[in-house]
This record gives sequence, structure tokens and C-alpha cells, in this order.
Amino acid sequence: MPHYAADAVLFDLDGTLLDTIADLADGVNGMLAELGRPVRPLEEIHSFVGKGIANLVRRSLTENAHASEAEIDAALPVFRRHYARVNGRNTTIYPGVRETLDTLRAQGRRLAVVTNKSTAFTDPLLAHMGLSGFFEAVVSGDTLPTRKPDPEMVVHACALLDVEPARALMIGDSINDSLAARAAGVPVLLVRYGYSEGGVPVDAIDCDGLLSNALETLDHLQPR
Ligand SMILES: O=C(O)COP(=O)(O)O
Ligand SMILES: [Mg+2]
Repeated sequence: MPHYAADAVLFDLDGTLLDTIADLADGVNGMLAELGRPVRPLEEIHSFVGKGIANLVRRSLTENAHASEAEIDAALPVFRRHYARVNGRNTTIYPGVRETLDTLRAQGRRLAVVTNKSTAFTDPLLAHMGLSGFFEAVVSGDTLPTRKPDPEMVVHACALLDVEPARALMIGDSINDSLAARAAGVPVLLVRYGYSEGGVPVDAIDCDGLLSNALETLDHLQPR
């Protein structure tokens, strides 16, 4: 197993640091109910998460259903209103995450969040969960014109942390994370416990290793 020098570790948020699916599902189903559409099971909403909020709303309206572009546009602020109301309410930190962040900081590594979630939800959620203090940079889905799987957010996080991409390590849960990291030249590990957008099994995704618990990140790093 390769051991990475990793001066910086970049973390995806939804499905990697935080189990946010209950709140995302409440936001989606609040929106669907208000629009007079049938609500969806949490398991289905799982597979819609990973490419940002606009994609989540689109998939929620069009999977085995029909919605016009105008209806999709109009639904976005409805979702945002419902999600803002519940963001963090039933969210939990995955086992091992806080200890991992503590250890990485104690080792002097710089940490960032790189998430497709919008800034308006990312920042209050990190604060609510008591995680803000760990991160020197937070790159959200609306920080740049592009989102994961494009590499720019990952490149931007490395620049903010003043670390060469090859000296960083990305931890994510979906193909969007692995594609973005690969294209940015950052090694990438995927957690087995996240949402894996599109329901793609993580074993089938090109990455540098799989983690059953965030603490296993430490096993992939060179000591310092
Ligand atoms: O908002 C999303 O779709 C997913 O966010 P993530 O990039 O933190 O997994
Ligand atoms: Mg994710």
C-alpha cells in the first residue's frame, strides 16, 4: 500500500464527513409535497446526491417523472427554503471522523473541505456540527463556476492551502470526487459508507484505496 506524504488532506462533505441524507431527504420531500408531487424514499434520494443541489432537485423531479425546465428552475428556491429549515437537524458525524481530523491537525497537516454543497448550507452546517475549526479552506459548490467532477475546486483548495496537488490527498465518497482529484493530480481514497452518486459501487470506481472508517486514512500516510 503506498504511503502519501500529504501536507494537506481534502475532504468531501456529504457522505464522507457527515451523514446528511436524512436532512437532504426532508428538504427534497418538503419541496415535492409543496409542489403536489409524490415524496420519495430516502434510499432513492441517496443516489441523487453528489453533483450539487441543482442536480439533486432535477433528479428528484424527473426520475420516473416529468418536469419542464421552468418547473425545475422554480423548484430550486423551494428546495433551498425547506433544506435551510432542516439543515443539520438529523445530520451526524460518521464514526472516526472527529478523531481523524484531530490526529491530522496534530500531525501538522492542513485540512480543507471540497464539497458540491452550496456555501449557504456548508458553512452553517460545519459550524453546527462543531467542525469549522479544523479547516483552513472550504471550497463549496458555488465558490467557482465549475463543480466536481471538474478538477478546479480541488486545484483551488490546494492553492488556498499552498500545497502542490501531488502533496495533497483527497477523501471522498463518489465518482465525482475521484474524477476531480485524478484530473487535479491529487491521490484519492474513497469511503465505503457514503452515497456514491448514481448508485455506482465504490469498488468499481478508479481510486487509490477504499476506507471502511475515516480513521483508516491514517494508515495511508507517511508518519511525521
Ligand atoms: O451537494 C451534493 O450533491 C454533494 O455534496 P458533496 O460534494 O459534499 O458530496
Ligand atoms: Mg459526497
